[in-house]
Amino acid sequence: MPLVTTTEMFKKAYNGGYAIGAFNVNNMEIVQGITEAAKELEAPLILQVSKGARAYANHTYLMKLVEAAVIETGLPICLHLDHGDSFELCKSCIDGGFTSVMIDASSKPFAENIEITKKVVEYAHDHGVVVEAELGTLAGIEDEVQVSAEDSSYTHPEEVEEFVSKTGCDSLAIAIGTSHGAYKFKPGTKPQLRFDVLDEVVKRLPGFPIVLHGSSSVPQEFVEKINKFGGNMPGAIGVPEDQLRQAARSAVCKINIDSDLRLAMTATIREYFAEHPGDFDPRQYLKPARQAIKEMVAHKIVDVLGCDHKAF
Ligand SMILES: O=C(CO)COP(=O)(O)O
Ligand SMILES: O=C[C@H](O)COP(=O)(O)O
Ligand SMILES: [Zn+2]
Ligand SMILES: [Zn+2]
Repeated sequence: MPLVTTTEMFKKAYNGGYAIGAFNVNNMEIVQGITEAAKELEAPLILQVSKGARAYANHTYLMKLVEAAVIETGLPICLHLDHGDSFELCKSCIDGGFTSVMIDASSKPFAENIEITKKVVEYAHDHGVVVEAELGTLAGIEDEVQVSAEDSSYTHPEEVEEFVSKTGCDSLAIAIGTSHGAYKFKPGTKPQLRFDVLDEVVKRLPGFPIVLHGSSSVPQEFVEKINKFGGNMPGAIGVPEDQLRQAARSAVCKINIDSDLRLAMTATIREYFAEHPGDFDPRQYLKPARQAIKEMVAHKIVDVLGCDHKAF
């Protein structure tokens, strides 16, 4: 099976009340850990590549790693550009074989976001590629005061119909209180996504696939291990898994996870080095790191996203 777009995946996920995991990939072990879990569980998969990943690993290497995963797993896999910040970057990924791109012009004024997204959609659709766009800016710890004071960073539901109809985008990332990275909520506060905003969006866009960025749950077992074996990540907090489960059952069809991969890998490697100070063969510590990614992703697929056995 060649690389696929998200069109069929999202239709099935929307109707089936589950979500597809979109995992960021940067090297071979990450690709292998994710795809081995998905293969065993027959889960559809989105592998996504950021601008930074492309700068780190090179487009061709990532492309060929993902093509290898398609051959090895036989799964429907979508290769997606995460947070494309320009038409040129999106075009380069479309021309280079990606089946989905995100144009993230959410920091631009509404009219400009529409204009650039529309341009990407026209080019992408001409080439059989689908487009994710974004409205609203993801909350960060530093934004919290501003968000609660003015409610300005969450997606404004009254904008979504005009945005989707004018741009022709295929899915929409919205801001309902998630954020990127390992420090999503202030310690001592209760993490709570704005499901009321999501509900308002869904009312206005029935049947339309919604995307959640910043959806790592920051498992405390990894944070504790990192801190125990020489790391320093105090107060790292993610999105509670029960809220991700609730999102996955709704119109949210794509849930983005990157930080949890990084945490699984780093915790495992720190522990390995602490316990095997004399080892220096990268295969020795990358093997358990890859296995930790596999186990974490399997847990997400079965217990959070609900997309196991939905590939075919
Ligand atoms: O949204 C993401 C990638 O686009 C990843 O979010 P996390 O940092 O929560 O893993
Ligand atoms: O949304 C951000 C993703 O986690 C990708 O991060 P990155 O730009 O460091 O590759
Ligand atoms: Zn954004
Ligand atoms: Zn993101």
